[in-house]
Amino acid sequence: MKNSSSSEQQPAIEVRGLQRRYGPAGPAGFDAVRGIDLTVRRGELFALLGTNGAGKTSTMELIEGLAAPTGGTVQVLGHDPYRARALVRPRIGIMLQEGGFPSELTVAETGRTWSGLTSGARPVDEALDLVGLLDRRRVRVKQLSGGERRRLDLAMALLGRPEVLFLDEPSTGLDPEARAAVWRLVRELRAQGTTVLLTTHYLEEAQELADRLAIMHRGRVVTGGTVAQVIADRPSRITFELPERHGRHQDLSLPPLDAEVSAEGRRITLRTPRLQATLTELLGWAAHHQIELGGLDARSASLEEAFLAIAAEADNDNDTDTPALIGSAR
Ligand SMILES: Nc1ncnc2c1ncn2[C@@H]1O[C@H](COP(=O)(O)OP(=O)(O)OP(=O)(O)O)[C@@H](O)[C@H]1O
Repeated sequence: MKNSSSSEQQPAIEVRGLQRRYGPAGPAGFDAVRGIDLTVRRGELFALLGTNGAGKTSTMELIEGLAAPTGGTVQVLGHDPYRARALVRPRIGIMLQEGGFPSELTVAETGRTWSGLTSGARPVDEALDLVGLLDRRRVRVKQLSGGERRRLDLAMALLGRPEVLFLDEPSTGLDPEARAAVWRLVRELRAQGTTVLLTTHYLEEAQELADRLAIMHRGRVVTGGTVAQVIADRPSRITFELPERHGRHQDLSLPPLDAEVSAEGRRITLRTPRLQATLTELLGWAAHHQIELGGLDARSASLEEAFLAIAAEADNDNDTDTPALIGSAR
């Protein structure tokens, strides 16, 4: 009898001490991935984020089995994706950043060609329908818009009904409507049990979709966890503009607030761990002095703010060689 429980408990992706070096040893080479650990559970949507050149694509390629690591190990569905490619490849789907399909082929011909290279478990028309390209099946690839090509890349990654789907910046070049459609589809696939590893530059995309995420910077994972965990210790932000100092607004010093206050001209920014309490005090003060706070905006920390702060902190720590500067994605 097949022991399904042990394979279900096994993570979909397990990465330990992963390293990737381009070029020779020594100063002429470059360490793009510097010993990272990641665990992606079955059925989870995991987002790999990072600053430009952080090493996301280099990491994805190692996990996809497209290259051999310089050091460390990768397991996908319990196998080494590079050495045991024949076992792993039929069970995964890869949406590359540039699919590079022949431009003279039609959409349907591309699907048929690609289908022959995968397990072909999903009919071509079904895959095209999932990404909204069915009515473009007779159009040549070269005539597709950039966004339609991206969706074709995604359709091709879905042909084998993959257990693990790799999406490298899936919504780059898509208009907001197409992006929303891709998000819906990714959520549906996840709901059906597909494990998804996603890289993206859109932090909103990660915030919308990811169960967990890791942020990479200069070849290392600098923090990770659920979106809530990553933004947990980040302050909320209140911004507003004070009125000109004249008439009854002569004395405009703010009351003592549990916040870090910064001012740029009349524009004030408060960073506070207690959004509601600080906002209440601020509004009470404004009402008491009959002050109109221009362009008032109050918001909880977002992934974007956390990301920017984490990248800046990691840069400040640049000279040290600590493998995990803030936390771990495990
Ligand atoms: N073939 C290569 N030879 C040498 N260096 C490379 C090679 N490919 C990538 N790099 C370098 O490795 C680093 C990581 O690149 P990678 O493409 O993995 O980062 P990324 O996080 O995907 O970046 P981006 O978000 O900008 O696409 C970069 O500094 C890049 O210049």
